[in-house]
Amino acid sequence: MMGTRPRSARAGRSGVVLIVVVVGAAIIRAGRLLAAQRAEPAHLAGGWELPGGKVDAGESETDALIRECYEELGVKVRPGARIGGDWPLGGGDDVLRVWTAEIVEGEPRALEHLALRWLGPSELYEVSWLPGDLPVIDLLHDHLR
Ligand SMILES: Nc1nc2c([nH]c(=O)n2[C@H]2C[C@H](O)[C@@H](COP(=O)(O)OP(=O)(O)OP(=O)(O)O)O2)c(=O)[nH]1
Repeated sequence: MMGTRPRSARAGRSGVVLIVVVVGAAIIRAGRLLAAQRAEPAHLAGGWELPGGKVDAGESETDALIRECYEELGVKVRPGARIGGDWPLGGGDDVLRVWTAEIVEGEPRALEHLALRWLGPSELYEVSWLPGDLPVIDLLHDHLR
Protein backbone atom coordinates (compact mmCIF):
# COMPACT_ATOMS: atom_id res chain seq x y z
CA MET A 1 0.00 0.00 0.00
CA MET A 2 2.77 2.46 0.89
CA GLY A 3 6.05 3.21 -0.77
CA THR A 4 7.86 5.39 -3.22
CA ARG A 5 9.32 2.80 -5.60
CA PRO A 6 9.20 3.42 -9.35
CA ARG A 7 6.12 1.93 -10.95
CA SER A 8 5.57 -0.11 -14.08
CA ALA A 9 3.46 2.58 -15.72
CA ARG A 10 4.69 3.57 -19.16
CA ALA A 11 5.10 7.29 -18.56
CA GLY A 12 6.26 9.89 -20.92
CA ARG A 13 5.54 11.50 -24.23
CA SER A 14 2.14 12.35 -25.55
CA GLY A 15 0.32 9.47 -27.15
CA VAL A 16 1.79 6.91 -24.79
CA VAL A 17 -0.89 5.21 -22.74
CA LEU A 18 -0.25 5.12 -19.04
CA ILE A 19 -1.22 1.80 -17.53
CA VAL A 20 -0.83 1.00 -13.88
CA VAL A 21 -1.14 -2.67 -13.08
CA VAL A 22 -2.52 -3.42 -9.63
CA VAL A 23 -2.29 -7.03 -8.48
CA GLY A 24 -4.77 -8.50 -6.01
CA ALA A 25 -4.62 -11.72 -4.00
CA ALA A 26 -7.73 -13.84 -3.63
CA ILE A 27 -6.66 -15.70 -0.50
CA ILE A 28 -9.21 -18.43 0.09
CA ARG A 29 -9.07 -20.71 3.09
CA ALA A 30 -11.73 -23.18 4.18
CA GLY A 31 -14.23 -21.65 1.78
CA ARG A 32 -13.66 -18.08 2.94
CA LEU A 33 -12.12 -15.12 1.13
CA LEU A 34 -9.78 -12.74 2.94
CA ALA A 35 -10.97 -9.14 2.58
CA ALA A 36 -8.99 -6.10 3.73
CA GLN A 37 -10.30 -2.66 4.63
CA ARG A 38 -8.26 0.24 3.25
CA ALA A 39 -6.85 2.80 5.64
CA GLU A 40 -5.89 5.39 3.00
CA PRO A 41 -6.09 7.56 0.97
CA ALA A 42 -9.07 9.38 2.42
CA HIS A 43 -11.38 8.82 -0.55
CA LEU A 44 -10.79 5.04 -0.43
CA ALA A 45 -10.50 4.63 3.35
CA GLY A 46 -13.08 2.26 4.75
CA GLY A 47 -13.54 0.46 1.43
CA TRP A 48 -12.71 -3.22 1.18
CA GLU A 49 -10.28 -4.75 -1.28
CA LEU A 50 -8.12 -7.72 -2.04
CA PRO A 51 -4.65 -7.46 -0.51
CA GLY A 52 -2.18 -6.30 -3.15
CA GLY A 53 -0.94 -3.16 -4.83
CA LYS A 54 0.93 -1.72 -7.77
CA VAL A 55 3.62 -3.64 -9.61
CA ASP A 56 7.05 -2.05 -9.35
CA ALA A 57 9.18 -1.38 -12.43
CA GLY A 58 11.06 -4.54 -13.40
CA GLU A 59 9.06 -6.69 -11.03
CA SER A 60 6.95 -9.63 -12.18
CA GLU A 61 3.28 -9.46 -11.32
CA THR A 62 3.35 -12.56 -9.16
CA ASP A 63 6.45 -11.29 -7.35
CA ALA A 64 4.51 -8.08 -6.66
CA LEU A 65 1.66 -10.15 -5.28
CA ILE A 66 4.01 -12.02 -2.95
CA ARG A 67 5.73 -8.79 -1.85
CA GLU A 68 2.49 -6.93 -1.20
CA CYS A 69 1.02 -9.79 0.85
CA TYR A 70 4.16 -9.85 2.96
CA GLU A 71 4.16 -6.06 3.45
CA GLU A 72 0.45 -5.78 4.15
CA LEU A 73 -0.34 -9.03 5.95
CA GLY A 74 2.99 -10.40 7.16
CA VAL A 75 2.41 -13.71 5.38
CA LYS A 76 4.16 -15.61 2.65
CA VAL A 77 1.84 -16.63 -0.16
CA ARG A 78 2.08 -18.89 -3.18
CA PRO A 79 0.18 -17.53 -6.19
CA GLY A 80 -2.20 -19.95 -7.88
CA ALA A 81 -4.67 -19.47 -10.73
CA ARG A 82 -5.39 -16.18 -12.45
CA ILE A 83 -8.96 -15.01 -11.93
CA GLY A 84 -10.27 -13.45 -15.11
CA GLY A 85 -8.32 -10.98 -17.20
CA ASP A 86 -7.83 -7.24 -16.83
CA TRP A 87 -10.41 -5.74 -14.50
CA PRO A 88 -10.75 -2.01 -15.21
CA LEU A 89 -10.19 0.40 -12.35
CA GLY A 90 -11.55 3.88 -11.97
CA GLY A 91 -12.41 4.79 -15.54
CA GLY A 92 -8.78 5.25 -16.65
CA ASP A 93 -6.39 2.70 -18.10
CA ASP A 94 -5.43 1.20 -14.74
CA VAL A 95 -6.22 -2.48 -14.37
CA LEU A 96 -6.56 -4.98 -11.57
CA ARG A 97 -5.14 -8.48 -12.13
CA VAL A 98 -6.13 -11.13 -9.63
CA TRP A 99 -4.67 -14.47 -8.63
CA THR A 100 -5.76 -16.96 -6.06
CA ALA A 101 -3.10 -17.28 -3.39
CA GLU A 102 -2.36 -19.80 -0.69
CA ILE A 103 -0.78 -18.82 2.60
CA VAL A 104 2.33 -20.95 3.08
CA GLU A 105 3.68 -19.19 6.17
CA GLY A 106 2.21 -16.95 8.85
CA GLU A 107 -1.19 -15.74 9.90
CA PRO A 108 -2.54 -12.56 8.29
CA ARG A 109 -2.44 -9.37 10.33
CA ALA A 110 -3.71 -5.93 9.32
CA LEU A 111 -0.31 -4.25 9.10
CA GLU A 112 -1.48 -1.53 6.69
CA HIS A 113 -5.26 -2.01 6.66
CA LEU A 114 -7.92 -1.00 9.16
CA ALA A 115 -9.28 -4.52 9.45
CA LEU A 116 -9.32 -7.97 7.90
CA ARG A 117 -12.27 -10.33 7.50
CA TRP A 118 -12.62 -13.89 6.27
CA LEU A 119 -15.88 -13.89 4.32
CA GLY A 120 -17.88 -16.99 3.52
CA PRO A 121 -20.16 -17.13 0.47
CA SER A 122 -23.16 -15.77 2.36
CA GLU A 123 -21.10 -12.88 3.82
CA LEU A 124 -19.29 -11.83 0.69
CA TYR A 125 -21.38 -8.73 0.08
CA GLU A 126 -21.56 -7.60 3.71
CA VAL A 127 -18.60 -5.29 3.17
CA SER A 128 -18.35 -2.26 0.87
CA TRP A 129 -15.97 -3.46 -1.81
CA LEU A 130 -14.12 -0.87 -3.88
CA PRO A 131 -16.26 -0.43 -7.01
CA GLY A 132 -13.69 -1.97 -9.35
CA ASP A 133 -13.62 -5.15 -7.29
CA LEU A 134 -17.29 -6.03 -7.57
CA PRO A 135 -17.09 -8.01 -10.85
CA VAL A 136 -14.13 -9.97 -9.46
CA ILE A 137 -16.01 -10.68 -6.27
CA ASP A 138 -18.95 -11.99 -8.31
CA LEU A 139 -16.59 -14.43 -10.00
CA LEU A 140 -14.91 -15.40 -6.73
CA HIS A 141 -18.31 -16.10 -5.25
CA ASP A 142 -18.49 -19.13 -7.53
CA HIS A 143 -15.09 -20.32 -6.23
CA LEU A 144 -16.33 -20.30 -2.64
CA ARG A 145 -19.34 -22.51 -3.20
N1 LIG B 1 -4.58 -3.56 -3.54
C1 LIG B 1 -5.73 -3.34 -4.17
N2 LIG B 1 -5.95 -2.15 -4.77
C2 LIG B 1 -7.13 -1.98 -5.37
C3 LIG B 1 -8.12 -2.98 -5.39
N3 LIG B 1 -9.20 -2.49 -6.05
C4 LIG B 1 -8.92 -1.23 -6.42
O1 LIG B 1 -9.67 -0.46 -7.00
N4 LIG B 1 -7.65 -0.91 -6.01
C5 LIG B 1 -7.02 0.37 -6.25
C6 LIG B 1 -6.83 1.18 -5.00
C7 LIG B 1 -5.60 1.98 -5.32
O2 LIG B 1 -6.01 3.13 -6.04
C8 LIG B 1 -4.82 1.07 -6.24
C9 LIG B 1 -3.79 0.27 -5.51
O3 LIG B 1 -2.95 1.14 -4.87
P1 LIG B 1 -2.18 0.80 -3.55
O4 LIG B 1 -2.05 2.04 -2.78
O5 LIG B 1 -2.79 -0.38 -2.87
O6 LIG B 1 -0.82 0.36 -4.21
P2 LIG B 1 0.59 0.26 -3.54
O7 LIG B 1 0.46 -0.68 -2.40
O8 LIG B 1 1.53 -0.17 -4.56
O9 LIG B 1 0.80 1.67 -2.93
P3 LIG B 1 1.39 3.13 -3.24
O10 LIG B 1 2.84 3.01 -3.19
O11 LIG B 1 0.86 3.58 -4.55
O12 LIG B 1 0.83 3.92 -2.10
O13 LIG B 1 -5.75 0.17 -6.83
C10 LIG B 1 -7.86 -4.22 -4.77
O14 LIG B 1 -8.68 -5.15 -4.73
N5 LIG B 1 -6.65 -4.36 -4.17
